Amino acid sequence: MPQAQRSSIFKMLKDQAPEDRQINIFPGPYKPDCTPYQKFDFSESTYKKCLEEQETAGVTWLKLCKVIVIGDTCVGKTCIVNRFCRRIFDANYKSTIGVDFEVERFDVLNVAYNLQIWDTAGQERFKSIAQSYYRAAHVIIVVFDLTSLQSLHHCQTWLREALTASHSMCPFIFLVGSKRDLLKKYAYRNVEINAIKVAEKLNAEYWPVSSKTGKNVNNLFYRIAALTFDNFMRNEHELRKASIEIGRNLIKFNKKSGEHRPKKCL
Ligand SMILES: Nc1nc2c(ncn2[C@@H]2O[C@H](COP(=O)(O)OP(=O)(O)OP(=O)(O)O)[C@@H](O)[C@H]2O)c(=O)[nH]1
Ligand SMILES: [Mg+2]
Repeated sequence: MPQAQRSSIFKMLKDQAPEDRQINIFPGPYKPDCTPYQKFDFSESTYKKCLEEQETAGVTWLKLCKVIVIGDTCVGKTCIVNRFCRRIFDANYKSTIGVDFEVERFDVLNVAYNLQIWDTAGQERFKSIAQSYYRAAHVIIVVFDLTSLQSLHHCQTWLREALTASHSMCPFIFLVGSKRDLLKKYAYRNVEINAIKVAEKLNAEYWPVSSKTGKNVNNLFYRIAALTFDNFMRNEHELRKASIEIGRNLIKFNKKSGEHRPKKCL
């Protein structure tokens, strides 16, 4: 097994996530009016489910959320992933060939949770390889370069192709403007107006980031982790409630028909 994969699995199995990967307060969006996800706290059922898991301390399923990072070549996708997962920034461009992935372990409300982050190649010649890894993504991050309006205009096509190739049901969508450090305040403000319009059109949450300075990179991934975790736990809780209800109805039905125990198979 390659070294990168081995260390990823080891990270998932570790007892506790590092301090800067523990989330106990729901992280907000970049701006409240730049998101379709009007969520500012964990759901009641998520809190309940987390307490349940801690009390039973039993074996639970591995909670893994698949995140894909897409966008034009050279917009800074690899740098965003490297800044978050390895805390590094490399000014020398090396194009991604096909795809790479990292796994980041979190503890959300003291429950282990993992983001599997797929960094894909933006170059046209690698597109079909990269698309074969889009399947079942829970989150799609579309990256553009804040200094290139053209890369912003390409985001809609990237997203459309990703939605088709991933076959995902309602993934969370993020529009991320990279290289924030290269723009002065005034120039940035004009770009932001356009970016927010595109984000609205894509039904995406917008974030400006800089991998060079680290601005907003951690906050973006904390937000992704919290939103998806809440979704998973809420669904788990609802499923459990539904299966208990089905069990109760089955017992009632068996009692009515005088069959309290399941019949042995003949
Ligand atoms: N100043 C600045 N430069 C950045 C930033 N992020 C990326 N870059 C530079 O932009 C170039 C491209 O970055 P990558 O992350 O390799 O781009 P990519 O989107 O992964 O490109 P492909 O792998 O070809 O799809 C590199 O030279 C980076 O150093 C940033 O936040 N600030
Ligand atoms: Mg890359």
